[in-house]
Amino acid sequence: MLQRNGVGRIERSAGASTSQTSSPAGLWPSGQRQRRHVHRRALPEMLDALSQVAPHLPLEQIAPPCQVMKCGDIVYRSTLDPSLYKNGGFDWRTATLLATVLGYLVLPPGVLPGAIDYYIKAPLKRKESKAIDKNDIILGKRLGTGGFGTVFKGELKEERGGRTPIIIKKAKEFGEAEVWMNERMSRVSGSHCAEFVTAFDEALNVPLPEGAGGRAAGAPAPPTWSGGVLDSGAIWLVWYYEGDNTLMSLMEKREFPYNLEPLLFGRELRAPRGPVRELVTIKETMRQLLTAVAACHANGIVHRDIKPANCIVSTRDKKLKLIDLGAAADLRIGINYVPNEYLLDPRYAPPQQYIMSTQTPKPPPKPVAAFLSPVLWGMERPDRFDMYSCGVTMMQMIFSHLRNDNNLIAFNKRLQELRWDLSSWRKEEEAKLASGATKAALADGLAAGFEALDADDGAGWDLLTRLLSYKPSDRPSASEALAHPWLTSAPGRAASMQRSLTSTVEATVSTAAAATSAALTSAGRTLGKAAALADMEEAILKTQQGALTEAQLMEELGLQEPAPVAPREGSQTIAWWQDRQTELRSRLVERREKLRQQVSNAMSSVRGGGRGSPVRPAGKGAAAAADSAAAAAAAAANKATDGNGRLKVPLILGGGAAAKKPAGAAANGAKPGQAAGKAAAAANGNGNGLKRAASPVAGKPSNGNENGNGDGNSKLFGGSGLSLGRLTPGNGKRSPLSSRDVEEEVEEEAPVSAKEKVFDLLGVFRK
Ligand SMILES: Nc1ncnc2c1ncn2[C@@H]1O[C@H](COP(=O)(O)OP(=O)(O)OP(=O)(O)O)[C@@H](O)[C@H]1O
Repeated sequence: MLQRNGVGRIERSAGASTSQTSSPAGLWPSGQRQRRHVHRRALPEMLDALSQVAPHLPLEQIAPPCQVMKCGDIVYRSTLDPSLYKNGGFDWRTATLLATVLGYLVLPPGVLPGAIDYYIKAPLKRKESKAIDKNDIILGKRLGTGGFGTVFKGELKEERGGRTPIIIKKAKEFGEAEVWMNERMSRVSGSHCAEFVTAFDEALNVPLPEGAGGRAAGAPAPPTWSGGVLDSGAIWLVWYYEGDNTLMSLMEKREFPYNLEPLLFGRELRAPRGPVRELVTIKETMRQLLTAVAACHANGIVHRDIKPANCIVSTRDKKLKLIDLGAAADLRIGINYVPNEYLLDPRYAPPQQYIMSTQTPKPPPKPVAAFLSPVLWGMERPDRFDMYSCGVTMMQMIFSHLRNDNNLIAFNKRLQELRWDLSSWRKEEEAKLASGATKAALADGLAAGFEALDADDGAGWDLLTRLLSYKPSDRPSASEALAHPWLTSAPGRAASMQRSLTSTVEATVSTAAAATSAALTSAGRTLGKAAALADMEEAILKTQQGALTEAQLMEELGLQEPAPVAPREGSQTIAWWQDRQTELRSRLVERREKLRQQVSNAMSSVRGGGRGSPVRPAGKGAAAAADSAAAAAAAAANKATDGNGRLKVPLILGGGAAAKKPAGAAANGAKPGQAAGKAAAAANGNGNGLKRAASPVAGKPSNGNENGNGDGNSKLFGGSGLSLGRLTPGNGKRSPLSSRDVEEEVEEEAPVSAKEKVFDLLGVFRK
């Protein structure tokens, strides 16, 4: 059973032990952390259940009796009633029965599509996905730290030398569930969520082969990479970078919704600026949001954290996509349905704060529960949780003052006092407007919002009140909302509108100040006046900068304690995750082995036909490796002078492009000593991409050479780029960093592509 504990925090009651092992499936509450073997056992159990049900199915309707039982030989059969052995095809009763069963199985959350997805699509897709670990990633700037992890921008090292911008989340909590949801949604056509690359455990470490950024055999092991509390035991989730803008960051700007136009439509709209044009963009945004939400629901996933900050406006696909599926619940098999403890965002969560009744009975065995899940979905309508959040998002797009966190909190509080009766709220606000009690800037925004909602015969208001209904069953589903007249009507019908929906800074700041102080008071904080004011100013400032995370906000307003840290042990034993990790590791080892072969071949060809060992055993750290790189480069220069006069550059060095460059220049006057010096500088393997002075003397490591992977040739091949430690001058060791240090250091990073590095070396030979 669930109980709410404080604002937005849900806990399992003491009676429901977290150690229960019979984790239920389907729509019933399941101990998310006790899903051991759930998938491994699902198939046999389902087969068992089907074999029990099969004898009772009216199969005689489907095939003539003589096709399902022995009726003797052909001569004997000819004496029987023809209807017993003649194949008469399907009769209408059979067709109706089959259609009903089939229809039932595809009802949300979709038992049949779920089984197809799980048993067929998922394994196929996983084989296609990239097998990578942290050695393939260069961490960049930290974007933020949420309650459950830290998000970084970064780059994925491609085998052919390129780098792809990515986003990395190091999830401390609920990482496995987020991986599950992202993988599920990546198998749904239409790209409704940020494109997921893969995920792996922090502990997974299959080093790159020597010569491709890996550590030389015998070289000292690099210090254990550690970002301190930031990443201990984390799961790394990787997505392709979709752009800089979330709906929230765009809404916080004055030009909203005009700033959305180029991102959604590829250009600015040509219509004159004004409410009609604004509404066109807002409706399109709402349409795209609802489409993405509908796609999740059609696949049995309830997002549970829909809000503008979790809508990324993709510059890759020019559309709005959902991110942050860490709180989502997969109701086909109950994944992440009832975490022991969870934080919801109270600004966007519906009044009930949970997706289904806590009275939901204990489930029958898994296959039966899965089979019955459409019934429960129909009764409980868990998807309507997200619909309320869509309603709040719509409110923020329409009413500019609600784009401010503090105003939104104040609005929610008032709505709660009015028993979630949006019409009463409107009456109240309109009365204040009429009496002139509302400040001018705020009054403008409110009046513009009501006008926009009243256009189209009040279609906007109708949709909004439905979405924000108290009872889940009164809220429309995502597909019903998409068919609502407000979203299907032509924009011309709203032509009579006069007021703009864009925000004014004055409105935001003045109302934010009022709302913040109200929230502080109501939260019962006993701060001194000055401290409260400072808090308030900081909150407003952060809000204006778009930097206020929900965890900070909650703490700021004293609405709840810092995010609780649930134990990870249980989640780490999820059989699915373990199986996935094992498979990933073996694919990764395979990939690295291939790469090692490639490097080996490339090096032999660079050395001029495989003299001796293709990869020089370095063993002496950066200097030796640098020497090796220099020798290889010198050999490359020699090689460049022969035959067709083209420099053969291995693919992993970006060979495709580099090879096109005439090698004549590279060939003249190459001095191995010079090359070695330059290569040593290039091979300053600090691994974190920081620019540090390196000793120009080959064979003499500079201060920073032991850092990172300790591989002198890492610069040549791209390096591991994964070091976030701080280099202590002189001893080459790293000391743990604070999160701020991490940010500062990674921001300095100036990644150099493999191609550039090759050209660097060529430059040496030109001299
Ligand atoms: N695929 C992506 N492309 C570009 N930016 C992204 C992507 N995924 C996430 N981001 C950025 O990273 C930020 C944090 O991502 P996300 O919301 O998933 O993390 P979080 O830890 O749950 O943060 P919070 O607790 O603040 O919600 C987003 O607000 C967005 O700016």
